[in-house]
Amino acid sequence: MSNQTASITTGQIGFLGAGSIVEAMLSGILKKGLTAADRIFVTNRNNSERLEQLTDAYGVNATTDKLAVARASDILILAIKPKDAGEALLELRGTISPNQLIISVIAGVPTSLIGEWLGVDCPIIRTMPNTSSAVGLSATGLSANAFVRPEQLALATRLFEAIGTVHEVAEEELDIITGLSGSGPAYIYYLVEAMMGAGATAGLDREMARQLTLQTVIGAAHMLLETRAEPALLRRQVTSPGGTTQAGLEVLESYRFQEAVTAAILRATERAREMGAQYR
Ligand SMILES: NC(=O)C1=CN([C@@H]2O[C@H](COP(=O)(O)OP(=O)(O)OC[C@H]3O[C@@H](n4cnc5c(N)ncnc54)[C@H](OP(=O)(O)O)[C@@H]3O)[C@@H](O)[C@H]2O)C=CC1
Ligand SMILES: O=C(O)[C@@H]1CCC=N1
Repeated sequence: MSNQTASITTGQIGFLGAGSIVEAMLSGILKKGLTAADRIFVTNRNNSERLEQLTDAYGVNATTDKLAVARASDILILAIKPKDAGEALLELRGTISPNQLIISVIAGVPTSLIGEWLGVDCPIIRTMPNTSSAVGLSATGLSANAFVRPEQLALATRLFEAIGTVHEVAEEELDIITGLSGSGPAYIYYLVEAMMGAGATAGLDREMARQLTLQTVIGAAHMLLETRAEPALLRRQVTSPGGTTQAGLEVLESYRFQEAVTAAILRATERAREMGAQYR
């Protein structure tokens, strides 16, 4: 079966910012054939080496002329850090027209503030994907402002559906999604680091510990998806009374594992809200 999706636009897609999330999105978008590489323009603050690297790897166009990219893009994807957003978007003031679609992946920053900085009432879709976009497995939340037309929302939804799943939500919920699934891959990687390390410490070959850990994570994710069973039930099915799993889980409980994960996600959510307020 082909992995390719029909092209979603004949227009130009511009990326303001050329960091980790842009590379993950580029990789996913091009693998799925959502548009041709020569219709994509990438720009950043001043790191021309990085632009060259993206041009070489993906065949996209790259330039440090941000205003030219902003002006010419039918869809402009904002992918700069929240702390840089005010300065960067004020620079674009006067270049954006209401016919362009702005898609933001910036954590915490509300669409109202983006519109204020750009100085125009234009369609803005705020989103929160994650870096698994690179392999077509992002979990993306998105929310549209009042100027977004249904066909623009449909286009953005198709774009993110091609690189994962999409949930349309109320804008306030995007901060929670940022703490949960935007940051989420890092929590899983952290767990994987610990599991691999433990396997190796206990005496396994490191590469084998890696393979066993990854297959365990993939298997558990598929079990959750395919059986649709509650995670607590699946956990109980692994846990023989008085056995190894119970012994392991008791240690996790003594370190308040679930409390730690809950506190991490709530703190990340709070941080998204703080960033929206801090950088205005
Ligand atoms: N990484 C992730 O997992 C995710 C990130 N996000 C969001 O995406 C955004 C980018 O994150 P990430 O890719 O990790 O960040 P990076 O630090 O990797 O990249 C930031 C990019 O922004 C560019 N930049 C900074 N200032 C300007 C400016 N004034 N004009 C143009 N470009 C500028 C930088 O250019 P230069 O190198 O030249 O300074 C760099 O290319 C953030 O808002 C983050 O919240 C959302 C979902 C997931
Ligand atoms: O760490 C961050 O702020 C960004 C937002 C979600 C993932 N990375």
